[in-house]
Amino acid sequence: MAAGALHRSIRTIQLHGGSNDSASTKEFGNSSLKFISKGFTVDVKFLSDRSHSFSHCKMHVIRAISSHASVVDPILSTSHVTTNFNQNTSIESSLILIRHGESMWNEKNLFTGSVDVPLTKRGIEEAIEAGKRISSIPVNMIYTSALIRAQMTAMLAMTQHRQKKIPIIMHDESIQAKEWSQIFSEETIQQSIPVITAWQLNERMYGKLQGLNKEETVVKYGKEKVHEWRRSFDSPPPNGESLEMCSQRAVAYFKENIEPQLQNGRNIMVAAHGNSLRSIIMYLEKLTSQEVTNLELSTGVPLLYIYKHGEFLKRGSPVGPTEYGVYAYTRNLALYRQKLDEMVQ
Ligand SMILES: O=C(O)[C@@H](CO)OP(=O)(O)O
Repeated sequence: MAAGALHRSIRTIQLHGGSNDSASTKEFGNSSLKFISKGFTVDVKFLSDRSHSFSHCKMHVIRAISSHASVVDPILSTSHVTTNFNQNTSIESSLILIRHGESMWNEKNLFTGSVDVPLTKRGIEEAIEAGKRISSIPVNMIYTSALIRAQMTAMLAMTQHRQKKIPIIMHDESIQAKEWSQIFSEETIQQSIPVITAWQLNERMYGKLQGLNKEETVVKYGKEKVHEWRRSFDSPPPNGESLEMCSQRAVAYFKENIEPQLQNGRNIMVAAHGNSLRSIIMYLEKLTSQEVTNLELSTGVPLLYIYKHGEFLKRGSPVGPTEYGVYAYTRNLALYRQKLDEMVQ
């Protein structure tokens, strides 16, 4: 569609922030579209005029913004696109937490911690089942730990998602890695979901217990001592991390990197580990150090929270027999699922 036609079908665009700090407004429509990337926050409003497809408008606006913004990370800039169909001014975002599926050392009942082991066949099946449970919940960005069992779980789960978007691990370990992994098609970018890997989300480091059999460790040190190492908040295993030490990196990372995305309306999935997620859930649900001792997470079972007005609301039990029974859908989530249903028809 010609750019001129685009302008007729869109009412307002606010470009502010970013390196140039320039603000420019053009005539745009009234369905809302929000871009945030590299310091640019762009509020784009489209006419309800359906003669121009929404995605075409979006693509032209992305191109217009990309040319305007000196450095725009293509996937992140589009993954920030949140369409607020129902014009609801209060932002509501969904947060999915999922512990990795069964790993090969879970199967052998070995302490794993920071050792990087893959999923078992059963763990793969768990990840796929988890994907079915969350298949109608929006995901704009994915965060995983740096360990393969969490990354496999996220990727396998997303094979079941009805968005049909493709998760792509963002490589920024060097300038070359970032340059060599660039994508040069707007359409392909639109069909991608950025996956950010962070060591801060890794499982707690289990020190001298890593590789030991859990039952043998109980025989050697006693049931009480091992339970204290495994589930207490402030007792570290020998040369390892306590849950408190783990939370100092995992929760800090969550607050600094993930919560701002939720505040901007982006829907997030976090695939991580039993203890790194226990520390994050302790923060989300304001658990005491006593309460978190009783918190256990099953492998490969997704949890759903809704982020709204700065609060995290737990939505339903993940052990429900069906997808509908698993999560108490909010109005926005039900609308989102309805749009997916309509797209299929
Ligand atoms: O061994 C580990 O890394 C963890 C999670 O599998 O074990 P635990 O559940 O005992 O904390």
